[in-house]
Amino acid sequence: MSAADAVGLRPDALPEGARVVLKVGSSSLTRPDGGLDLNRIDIISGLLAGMRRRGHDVVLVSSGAVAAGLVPLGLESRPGELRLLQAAASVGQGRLVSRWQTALSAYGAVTAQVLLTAQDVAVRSHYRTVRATFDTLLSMGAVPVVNENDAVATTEFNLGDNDHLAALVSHLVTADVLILFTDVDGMWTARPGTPGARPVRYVGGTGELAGVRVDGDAGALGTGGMATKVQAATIACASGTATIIADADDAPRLLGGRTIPADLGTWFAPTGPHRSSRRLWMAHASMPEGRVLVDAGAARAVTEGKKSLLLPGVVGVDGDFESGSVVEIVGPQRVLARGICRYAAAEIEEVLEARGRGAPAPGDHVAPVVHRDDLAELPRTAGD
Ligand SMILES: Nc1ncnc2c1ncn2[C@@H]1O[C@H](COP(=O)(O)OP(=O)(O)O)[C@@H](O)[C@H]1O
Ligand SMILES: N[C@@H](CCC(=O)OP(=O)(O)O)C(=O)O
Repeated sequence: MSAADAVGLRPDALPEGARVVLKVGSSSLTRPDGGLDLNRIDIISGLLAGMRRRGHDVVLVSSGAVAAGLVPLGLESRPGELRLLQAAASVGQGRLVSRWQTALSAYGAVTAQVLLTAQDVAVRSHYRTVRATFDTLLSMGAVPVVNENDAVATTEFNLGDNDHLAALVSHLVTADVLILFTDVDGMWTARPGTPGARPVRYVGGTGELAGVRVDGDAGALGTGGMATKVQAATIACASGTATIIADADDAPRLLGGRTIPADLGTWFAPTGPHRSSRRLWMAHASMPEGRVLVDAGAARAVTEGKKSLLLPGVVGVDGDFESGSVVEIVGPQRVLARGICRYAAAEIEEVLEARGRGAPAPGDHVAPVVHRDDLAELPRTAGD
């Protein structure tokens, strides 16, 4: 059975009381003349308020800051230069959140603006603080409206794109469902319009993505195209968050009632259980400070055997990190995991050098390089 044919496996409703993160892309929030689409903001606000009344916690990740800043600054199209993007985002973010606030409050919901930087999700102490902020806001009934803090991002954009941000926010709040709204009816077997392309309605695991051609070309205002959405879905699903990619035009049919029609969007089933936030942080949000290269046997021990990584399986090291740093564990074929390395890079290099000379390893090296408790496996991606 192909992914496209497995419609019967789709749940026909959101789980009772599910915590939902909903992301809306720039392409869905902007009118052809460049202004913000107030009608869309109003419709989605009404739906969010309705979901809250039905017992769902909801978090909104809203793109559109850059798009909303173009017209006021007299820019004709999305600029390439970082400083202009930041200027546009600074002007646009205020307008964007003010529109959400007006619309949400008309439906009785309180808006909470949350702007995140890469550090907020990559540095563990920040991560915990942000998680506590979300928990408090949700417990008090507010609707967090999240975006990257583009004005102070040092590259375009530090967190990559808002699809990735939405997957990270799903981790932060332990969401049950992530909904990515865009300008196309879910993931297709190839870019819509390609001869023979058809929508995929259900994906049960990344293996089912093999025949699908997603590309990273976005529209005039978006970033990342379908590729970043599928990556975000893969990350979210691996940690227990089901993901739906759907057309924002279909939002009322998708979220307005208690059931979800089978002919809308693409449903990605979770591929793993909700994982501890420490592991999620290591896997997707931390910034690795180096790489530990391992042979095929160690790769199998870590992935299939669920074992700690031991020194005999290590064949190389990249970067100059201290013990206690987050590193990537790289096998012969792919990046397998991230974890906290109990050795400094220099210590591992010394051991490898001694091994190369046939000499006994200097010092006492019985401790695992990365203990299983400090290791987070990474999901395979479609290309692996
Ligand atoms: N296999 C595919 N299925 C669906 N859309 C695809 C596929 N490959 C590429 N795309 C393109 O991805 C676009 C959505 O990405 P993007 O413009 O970044 O949206 P957003 O601003 O909502 O994040 C679609 O308009 C579509 O043209
Ligand atoms: N933070 C940026 C959005 C970046 C982004 O990923 O945009 P999109 O592809 O439209 O979700 C903004 O608000 O303009």
